[in-house]
Amino acid sequence: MENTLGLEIIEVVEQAAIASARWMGKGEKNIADQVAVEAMRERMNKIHMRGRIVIGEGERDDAPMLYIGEEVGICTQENAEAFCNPDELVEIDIAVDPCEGTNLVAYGQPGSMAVLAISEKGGLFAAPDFYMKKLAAPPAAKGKVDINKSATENLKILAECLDRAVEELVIVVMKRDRHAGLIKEIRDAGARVSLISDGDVGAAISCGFAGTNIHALMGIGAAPEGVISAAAMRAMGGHFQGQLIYDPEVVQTGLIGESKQANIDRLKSMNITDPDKVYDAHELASGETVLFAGCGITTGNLMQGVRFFGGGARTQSLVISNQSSTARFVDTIHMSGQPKVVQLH
Ligand SMILES: O=C(COP(=O)(O)O)[C@@H](O)[C@H](O)[C@H](O)[C@H](O)COP(=O)(O)O
Ligand SMILES: [Mn+2]
Ligand SMILES: [Mn+2]
Repeated sequence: MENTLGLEIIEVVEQAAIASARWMGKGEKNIADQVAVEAMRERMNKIHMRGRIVIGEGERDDAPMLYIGEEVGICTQENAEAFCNPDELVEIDIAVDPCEGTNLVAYGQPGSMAVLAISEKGGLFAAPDFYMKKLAAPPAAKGKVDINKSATENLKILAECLDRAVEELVIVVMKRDRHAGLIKEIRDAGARVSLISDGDVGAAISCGFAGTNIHALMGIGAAPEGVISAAAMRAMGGHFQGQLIYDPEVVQTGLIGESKQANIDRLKSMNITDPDKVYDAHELASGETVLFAGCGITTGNLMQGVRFFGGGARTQSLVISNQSSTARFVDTIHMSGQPKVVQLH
């Protein structure tokens, strides 16, 4: 799969990031999102592949593009056998978040990215538009920390795995009222908390790399973003666990249905009979082949954001593949006009 998609998937996230970055700092989160969606979809539809969106733009808001179930790629056309080779005709599932951190883009804040994950058909958990309690940690702590344990216990385990004191750990938590208790517990245990307003995909994946000074992500964010994070962590061997959160009283923000019972019923209708199940990265991204691709919109821990210059733009992307066991950083200069200068660094 990876061989046939190759460079093109990088271009998909690059194009989404470039489009969105033009709206950086303009206070228009919906436009920053919309242009990323359009650019991602346009580039995807030029690829010789047979893709289906399993996580996309809004499960319930009738999104016109990159909606769940949309077929993308040239080989989804009728009589595709005539112009696509057998590899290209293999059905693949795609999870997208063309603008992960729309607020971050709108307000010129760090850490927004265009992201997607790909696997063979059925290889990605089609997460409902719910919330998810998440625990991400470095490869050294994989299978040792556990979302069922308290934050205090996990911090001790993490400190041992990383051969350092609890005080030397930095834990990312989304700044939300629902996390008041969690933040207090982490601080009381001695670790340091880095609060983020948005963008928990970047925070989760940052745990996978030493040198980011982020050692874990804890707390509740969105479930679709959890699957994309899990795909990246699965592909690179980091720790990721997620548990759906369906009780509006726990979440305290956003819209996740009218009541806890209504949400349980909705999950049942989606064949999720155990709403409290804890999923690990291999269950959220269970495919034999799992590929993650992201491109920085604004600069974050992992990648630089889009930098425009007269006649072009420069991007940095990250592609993580379990097939080739690589985390590949790709630095690209895009020449759209006749640039006077194409800078080396
Ligand atoms: O920050 C986020 C927003 O994503 P997007 O809408 O694509 O810009 C995500 O990283 C979070 O995972 C998540 O969407 C968030 O926690 C849910 O929002 P909230 O109800 O404010 O907690
Ligand atoms: Mn998002
Ligand atoms: Mn988004």
